[in-house]
Amino acid sequence: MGNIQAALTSEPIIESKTVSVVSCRFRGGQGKTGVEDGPVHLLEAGLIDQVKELGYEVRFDGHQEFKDIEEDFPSEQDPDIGRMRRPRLVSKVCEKVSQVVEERARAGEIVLTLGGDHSLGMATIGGTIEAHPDLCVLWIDAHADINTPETTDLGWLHGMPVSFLLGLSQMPEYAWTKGRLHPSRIAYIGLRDIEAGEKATLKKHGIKAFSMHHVDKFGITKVVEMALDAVNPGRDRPIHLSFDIDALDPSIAPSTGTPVRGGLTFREGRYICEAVAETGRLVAMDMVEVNPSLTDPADPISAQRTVATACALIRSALGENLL
Ligand SMILES: NC(=[NH2+])NCCC[C@H](N)C(=O)O
Ligand SMILES: [Mn+2]
Ligand SMILES: [Mn+2]
Repeated sequence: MGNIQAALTSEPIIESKTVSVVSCRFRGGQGKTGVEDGPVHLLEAGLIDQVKELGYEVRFDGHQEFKDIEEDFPSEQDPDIGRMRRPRLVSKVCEKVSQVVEERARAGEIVLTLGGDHSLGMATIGGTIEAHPDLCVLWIDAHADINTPETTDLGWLHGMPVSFLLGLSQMPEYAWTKGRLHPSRIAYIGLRDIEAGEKATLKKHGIKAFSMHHVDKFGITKVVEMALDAVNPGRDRPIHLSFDIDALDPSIAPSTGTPVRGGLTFREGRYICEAVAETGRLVAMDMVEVNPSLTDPADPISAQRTVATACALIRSALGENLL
């Protein structure tokens, strides 16, 4: 009965065997250099071969090109709008990325976006939802990234993508954003650094958010189950997994721009990805905020550790070790 109902109510999910890698060497949504090198390090670590080894075809046609946009909007041509920093650059880059992601998702490929900073989330999810209107999102992060231009303190766009996805932030420079994601279709796991304005927004819209407190209280198994029950009760909707590496504890993923102690363990991170793989509904994944240039002085292999962790999470989401 469950299956029949699923077949009747949900669009067919393409059982894709192609992973499309969208590499975004972009750092304009935050203030630190080096995050644009995240994709390069992930690829140098052998990510493509690792994915092929899991039985997928991999499509990768080089890094996305943002040069012309960066030339059109150098900082002098891109003054702050209110508190927002580099607003036009981020908008133009994300608009382009969303078109690429949409096209690949429509082709039935699993879209794997490598960042770059998490402002890209507005592009990736914005693109995926055009191809899969029934989409639900798991946002794995220490931060809620749901600031609006009004609530943001620092003004960086990597703290705001969710507000654009939900249509809470609207402005002429971001007219391309459609605000299609319903608040009931996104759940967070890993939160531990949420601003007051963000907390109010989460409450107001009844968004399911599981903090590290909940992970401690219920365990990761239960938390993932509750998150999926909230956004995907029949396990029949396509899933976009947006993974900010800073969700993990800095001891496992030190090389990131806004680390917050008390994060997910390596196994908890992998468990989330495995549970998504188990549903068979993954249509897109983001791996963002890997910044190999930021190192913990106490950890001589910070960057390698962080990159290896990110690769392991990606492999888990693609089904590694599922029996
Ligand atoms: N994707 C991230 N790492 N975001 C960090 C956001 C930090 C802070 N809440 C802000 O809005 O600026
Ligand atoms: Mn974060
Ligand atoms: Mn984030």
